[in-house]
Amino acid sequence: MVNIQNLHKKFGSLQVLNGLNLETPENGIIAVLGPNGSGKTTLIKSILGMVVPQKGEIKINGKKIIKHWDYRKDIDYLPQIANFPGNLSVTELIKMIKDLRCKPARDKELISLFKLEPFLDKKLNNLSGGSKQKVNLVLCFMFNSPLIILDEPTTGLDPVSLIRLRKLIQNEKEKGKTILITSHIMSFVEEISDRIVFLLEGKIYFNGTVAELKKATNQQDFEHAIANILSENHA
Ligand SMILES: Nc1ncnc2c1ncn2[C@@H]1O[C@H](COP(=O)(O)OP(=O)(O)OP(=O)(O)O)[C@@H](O)[C@H]1O
Repeated sequence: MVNIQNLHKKFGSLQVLNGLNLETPENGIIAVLGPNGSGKTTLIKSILGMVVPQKGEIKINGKKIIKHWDYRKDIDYLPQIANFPGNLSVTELIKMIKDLRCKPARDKELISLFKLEPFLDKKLNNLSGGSKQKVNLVLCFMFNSPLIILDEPTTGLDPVSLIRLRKLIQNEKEKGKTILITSHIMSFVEEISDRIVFLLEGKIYFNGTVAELKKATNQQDFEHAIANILSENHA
């Protein structure tokens, strides 16, 4: 699905991605992990064409993305920080995004899943952080695209909403989709991921299953396996 070769990205003198290679499977949930500032969002934004790398190639379904921006209509994206006009109501925002994308949308089903009905007429400025995140999840999941990219989807969610999100992501996987996800909640990542991709020093340091990661680090639990990579590498 996504094939990345020799990706380099610098911001000024800061080398964030330094010859990164990654190939994702056709179907499944891939967690992109790494310490703060390791380049997870930069990688995601490079796939989306929002960050332009200095070197390297990204292909989606075998096609180079550069200068062929229409590939983006087949990606659903949840940004880490979504900045929508705060004076819009939830209903107005959903309608605006539907008008822009011009695709069939299943907003009602998702509003019901995240129990957002009481908030539909409220302005975004007046919503709690968790409710805003649920609105962002509705916007992201309503278009049924084959590739879903979720940058910190768990932010601000209570435990019940986390369970709903997990089921939603798993249902999308069952439909044959590829889901790339970043999250700092390790229990969530462990439960949901088919593969773990760990970024360190601008490259993929580890790419494998949770079980393989535990074995490679000689740790029985996932959080300790991740901590082991970080302490071994002084990250
Ligand atoms: N537009 C930009 N201009 C300058 N520096 C940037 C820009 N975007 C990101 N960076 C820097 O690149 C590095 C990687 O940032 P990035 O957001 O990709 O990390 P991350 O792994 O997603 O971090 P976190 O876990 O904290 O979300 C950071 O040092 C960040 O400050």
